[in-house]
Amino acid sequence: MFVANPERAQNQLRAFLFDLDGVITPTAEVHRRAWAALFTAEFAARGAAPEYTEADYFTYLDGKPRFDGVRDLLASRGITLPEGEPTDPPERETIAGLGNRKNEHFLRILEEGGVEAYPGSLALLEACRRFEFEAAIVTSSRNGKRVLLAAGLADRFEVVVDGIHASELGLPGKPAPDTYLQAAHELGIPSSECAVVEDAVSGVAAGAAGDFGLVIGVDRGVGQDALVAAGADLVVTDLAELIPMLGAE
Ligand SMILES: O=P(O)(O)OC[C@H]1O[C@@H](O)[C@H](O)[C@@H](O)[C@@H]1O
Repeated sequence: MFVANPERAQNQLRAFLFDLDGVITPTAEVHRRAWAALFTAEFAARGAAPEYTEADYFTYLDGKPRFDGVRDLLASRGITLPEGEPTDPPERETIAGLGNRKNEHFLRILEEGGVEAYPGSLALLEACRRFEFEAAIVTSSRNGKRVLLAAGLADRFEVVVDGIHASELGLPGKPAPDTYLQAAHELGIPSSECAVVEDAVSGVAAGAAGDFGLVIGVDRGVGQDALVAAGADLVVTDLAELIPMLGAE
């Protein structure tokens, strides 16, 4: 564990607000592959330069709501498309159409590979139960409930704020703090007693933008420095490293 902010690491906590993809389940990888399939083909068809690379995922897509990611990455290549409607079919050349095309890739890859939660994340969830910490999911993904179900975790969290719930409430997505604040509100716990747990720069920034008790970065490839620069108070590579913070065994 790397502690960037020792004072804040002492804050009293009552709840953990977990991102899902890349924090509880390894599905950030599924999103990453689906985005690569979409944009490698789309940029080639448009002759857009430079071609799509992994760095684009971490800079423009990781952690953000689906259509925000499409818009931000296209803008980086100077491409502007009409927004379209959220229900646009995948073949339509709109922000929503491209996002929904990516979702077809996502669902196919998810179906092929299935989902198993990270063992260290399951161990932390078990410790949360043992030491009576509340646990919520805060994910930009509209597939959040589907992924939880596939991982056998559908009933494991007191509160789930996913991309569908956020859009029903009209909440801006990460890096805005609103979806995390909503989860604290639904748990009935002051945000200052909640820890945000995130693997994406946009998600850590969302945590740092709210008055949360602690912002925990999970380094699944983004890098410790980038997570600390975005506002992480501490960084782990596996959630089991957090168990000693909850109480004595
Ligand atoms: O397209 P979905 O399932 O609504 O997901 C939105 C985003 O959810 C985030 O959790 C992922 O990090 C992003 O890569 C993804 O694009």
